[in-house]
Amino acid sequence: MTTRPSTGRRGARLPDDAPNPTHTTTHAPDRLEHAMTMPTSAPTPSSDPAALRVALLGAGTVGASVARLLGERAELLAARAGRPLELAGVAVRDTGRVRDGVDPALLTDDVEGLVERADLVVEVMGGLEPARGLIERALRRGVPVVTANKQLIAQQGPQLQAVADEHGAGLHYEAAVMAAVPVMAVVGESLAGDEIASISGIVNGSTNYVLDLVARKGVPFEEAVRQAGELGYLEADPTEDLEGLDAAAKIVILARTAWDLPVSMEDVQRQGITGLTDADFEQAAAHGSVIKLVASAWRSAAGGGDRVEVAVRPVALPQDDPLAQAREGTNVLIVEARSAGSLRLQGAGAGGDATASAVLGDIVRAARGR
Ligand SMILES: NC(=O)C1=CN([C@@H]2O[C@H](COP(=O)(O)OP(=O)(O)OC[C@H]3O[C@@H](n4cnc5c(N)ncnc54)[C@H](O)[C@@H]3O)[C@@H](O)[C@H]2O)C=CC1
Ligand SMILES: N[C@@H](CC=O)C(=O)O
Repeated sequence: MTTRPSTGRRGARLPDDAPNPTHTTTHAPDRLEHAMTMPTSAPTPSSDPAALRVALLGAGTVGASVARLLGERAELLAARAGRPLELAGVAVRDTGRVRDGVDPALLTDDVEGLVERADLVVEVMGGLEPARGLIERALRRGVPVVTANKQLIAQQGPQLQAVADEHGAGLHYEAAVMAAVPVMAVVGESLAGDEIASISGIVNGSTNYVLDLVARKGVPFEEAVRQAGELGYLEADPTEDLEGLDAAAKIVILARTAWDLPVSMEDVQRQGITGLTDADFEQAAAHGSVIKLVASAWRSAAGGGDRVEVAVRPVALPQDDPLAQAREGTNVLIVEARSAGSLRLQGAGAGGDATASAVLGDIVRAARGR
């Protein structure tokens, strides 16, 4: 049986800052270089004094959707937030590129200056730095932050939360876990009075897309990865998806929220999908099973202590399992709680507009809290 090619052959293992051909195909408008010279620092637009000035850090798959929807839904958002929301600026690396739905006059590469003049910061640039430093800077000013950055929250969330608490600023990250599916609100707020026993599910859209297309349509693995990139599902570094690091970050955040116990990325027993072979897919099909990348967290008294076990691994599931039926970029989470019983949350786990939905919800939540 053929072993799947290494991650490198898929072009998936890239250094942090390397341009990623798979990923960049998601941003066709980004690639339209314009001859005109853009200002490197955007002028402050004429301001409604009552408006909440929103700084948007990043205008990629998620940022471009957020910018567009902030404009399209301005009236609705103002009514729900209690005051108008004004996009004060959009920080990007290259101000000379035009992005669909983003007013070019708002583009700036002076990201620190933008954070300084904002009433609310939305971080959708990804990566650990400078995102962490910028978020901390805003929080220290008492400015609320909305972020979709699951790696940052998984690795630095408790430290950032401490800064947020110290300065009375909200730190919101519903979009970081399962995009449009409001799992953080359910686990952190709606089930706050219950005892959660376990959490498990499909929390990564791109790997589910790949596994689904390979199994159900016979699409070659590499081609399915390429398509996931085109749909805006992949991280800037796709190894985060394919090696299970993205799912690991999400299950760490969920576990911490559910049990308020220290859980870190190092605690995750992790296996991605790059080691799967054609034989694995054939064998699963022969047994009427479907391979899914499953993330799980459960409370354990092993060793006499009270701890949380976390794992991400490919699992062959029977066809009628609720997780086995998740198609394409769909995510599914099953939460078992003592009084609530078994809850199933399902929906779009990746993509620009789906993630922007959660970001906008957090913006309204943050604005109401100001
Ligand atoms: N794409 C998706 O479906 C989802 C993404 N997320 C998260 O949202 C964040 C953004 O993801 P995407 O929009 O897909 O990424 P992307 O790579 O498409 O966009 C990133 C944007 O940030 C800008 N940027 C990056 N570093 C910068 C810097 N140092 N200074 C100024 N601008 C900078 C880039 O120019 C680009 O506009 C990531 O943390 C990702 O994990 C969360 C849920 C779903
Ligand atoms: N790369 C992520 C995007 C959303 O979090 C995924 O595939 O789920």
